[in-house]
Order: sequence, then structure tokens, then C-alpha cells
Amino acid sequence: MTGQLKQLRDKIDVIDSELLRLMSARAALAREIGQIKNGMAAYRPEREAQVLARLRELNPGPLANEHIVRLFTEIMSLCRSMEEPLTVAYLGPQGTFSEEAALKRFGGVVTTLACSSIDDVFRKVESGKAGYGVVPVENSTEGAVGRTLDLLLQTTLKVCGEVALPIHQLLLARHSDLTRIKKIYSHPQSFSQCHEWLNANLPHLKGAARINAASNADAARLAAEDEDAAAVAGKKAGEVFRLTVCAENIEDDPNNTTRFLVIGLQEVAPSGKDKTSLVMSVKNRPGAIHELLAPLADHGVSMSRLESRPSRAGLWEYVFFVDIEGHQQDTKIAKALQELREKAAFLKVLGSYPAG
Ligand SMILES: O=C(O)C(=O)C[C@]1(C(=O)O)C=C[C@@H](O)C=C1
Repeated sequence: MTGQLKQLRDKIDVIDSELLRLMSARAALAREIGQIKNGMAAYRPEREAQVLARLRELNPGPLANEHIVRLFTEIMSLCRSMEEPLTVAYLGPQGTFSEEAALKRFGGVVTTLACSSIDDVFRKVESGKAGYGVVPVENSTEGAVGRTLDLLLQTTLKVCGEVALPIHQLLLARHSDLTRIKKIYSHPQSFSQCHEWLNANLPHLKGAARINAASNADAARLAAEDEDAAAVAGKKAGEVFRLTVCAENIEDDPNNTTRFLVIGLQEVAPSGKDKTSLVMSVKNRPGAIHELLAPLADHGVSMSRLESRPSRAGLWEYVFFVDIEGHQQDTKIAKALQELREKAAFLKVLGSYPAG
């Protein structure tokens, strides 16, 4: 070891000792906060969002903001676990993008609970078997996840947060010899996200050679059991089933992103940069939608999403899922909501939460 290398490592040792001391002091403070909370929720999405926003502002480099966020998400995950162990339900099996979204938001120091359906994620949280749940709500290429919207309409749970996850698809197999591949497994959504790439690169594997699986992780499991098969799935699924990466980033749209919602029992306090999700319906008559959206415009509330969905109550009746910028406790939003309540046939505030 050269003298210079030793000198630099000695400096790192000094810094690590300091980091250890500071980290322990932080964990001790979190434990104290946990005692003050006295049985109330340990997880405070608004505070975690504020901590991360402040550190992004302060970040002097050379670490990228994205890495700072990852690092401090883990630190808060650890500190939170000193207050209360947390269970997070997600749409499984292990290796899905939903699991990745759950870990991105909560960090690794939680118990994750793989569920077999979106319904099951809601049930696990409603019954208290999990403190929070993570469910997909929309994909930038494929649009809304209908089942999640339908369940949000019915549930007493609140939306406590959102996670945007860039979706990168991989072609995975037990080996990298593509000439030996005779079939491909994937979830229908993932097949359609990689349609162009598959047609261009594996033109002989069309039609019956593309087999739908219940999830990407399931596709990876099936490919792991069959020498002749490949799977289109995410990196995590490939790791879980120890598959070889034959091609990376095979999604047709490089900005392919899925948005997930965190659901729980909690009403989240304002963070300073929030979103509010609503669902409402109007009587079916001319100008009804315009009338419904007018209170938002009148109070200067920006709408970031509008999604319609058959209401199931009657033929050609619709409910509208609306995301607005701000928290329901903000004065202008509270006023707009009050007016909407008077006009809408039905209005439910799904929750206010930090903008992801
Ligand atoms: O500020 C709190 O309420 C804490 O419990 C501390 C802390 C943190 O580690 O910074 C941990 C968990 C909460 O979700 C938010 C923040």
C-alpha cells in the first residue's frame, strides 16, 4: 500500500467514526420522538418529504441528488424502525416493480408483504395486517390501472403518498444464446411496452411464442425453469431468479414510468409541496363537467390529472378521478372543495400527500 493510499484511508476512517457517532445520535433522537408520538403513526410522509427536499437543496456534491435521496431514505427507514416496526403490503410476487416502489419510498428496514392481487393489498391494509400498501395507479404508456381506481372509490383508506418509478425492462434467460430461445414470458403490459423492440430483435417469436404471465416476476420464475424460454421483466426479478441479462432497456419509450400510490389509515399533514386526489361524479347533463371543474379554476387550483371511469351505478355514468396541486388544508383548496361538495352528485377526497 502506498503512503498516499494509507493517508486517504486513514481520513476515511476518521470520517466513518464521525458518521457512526452522528448516526447513533440521530437514531437516539428518533427513538425519543417515537416515545412522544405515544402509539401514533411513526411514519410521517410529510416530514420525510421535507427532510429530503432540504437535503437536496443543501447537497454540495459530488454525490447526485438521487443518491442523497436514496441514502437518507435508508437512514430514515432505520430511524423509523427504532420507533415502530412497519409492514408494507405490495402487489407481488417478490421481484415486481411494486416491490421496488415500496422499497424506494420506505427504504429497506421494513417487512414487505407480497400480495397476490391489488384487492389483496387493500385488504391487508384495511385489516391492519400491514400498516401501508403500495399499488400501481398509472403507467405513462399504458394509462390507468382500473382496478386500483375502483378500489380507491370503495375503500376507507387514504392515499398517503405517491412514488414515480422509471420502468426499465430487460430480456432475461438462463443463458445469453438468443438462438435457443423459443418462447417469451411476460405480463401483457410489459409485452406492449416492449412491442417494437421485440418485433425488431426477436421477429420469429411472435404470436403463440409470447406467453402472458400473471406478473413480470412470475415470467422470470417460468424462464428460470426452462432453458428454451426468456422473460421480459425488471432487474429485481432477474436477480431474484438468478437470470442472465440478454438485453437491457428494451422498453420502446425511454421515459416509461409507472406511478404508484401509498395507501394507509393516515391523514397526512401538509409538507409544503403536496397533491390532493379526489373522485367525484356529476349528473349526466350538458355542461356538467365544466360546472364541476369551474370551482377549481375559480380558486386558482391547478389540476394535474383527470381520469374518467365508468361508475358501475348506471350505463354511461362516469366518475372522475382528479389530482390537484396543494393540500386540502390550504385555504384556496378548502374553499374549492366546499363549492364542489355543493355541486357534485358525489365527492370523496382520497387524500392529500407530498408530491412525489
Ligand atoms: O420526525 C419524526 O417524526 C421522526 O419520527 C423522525 C423521522 C426521521 O428519521 O427523520 C423518522 C420517521 C418519520 O417518518 C419521519 C422522520
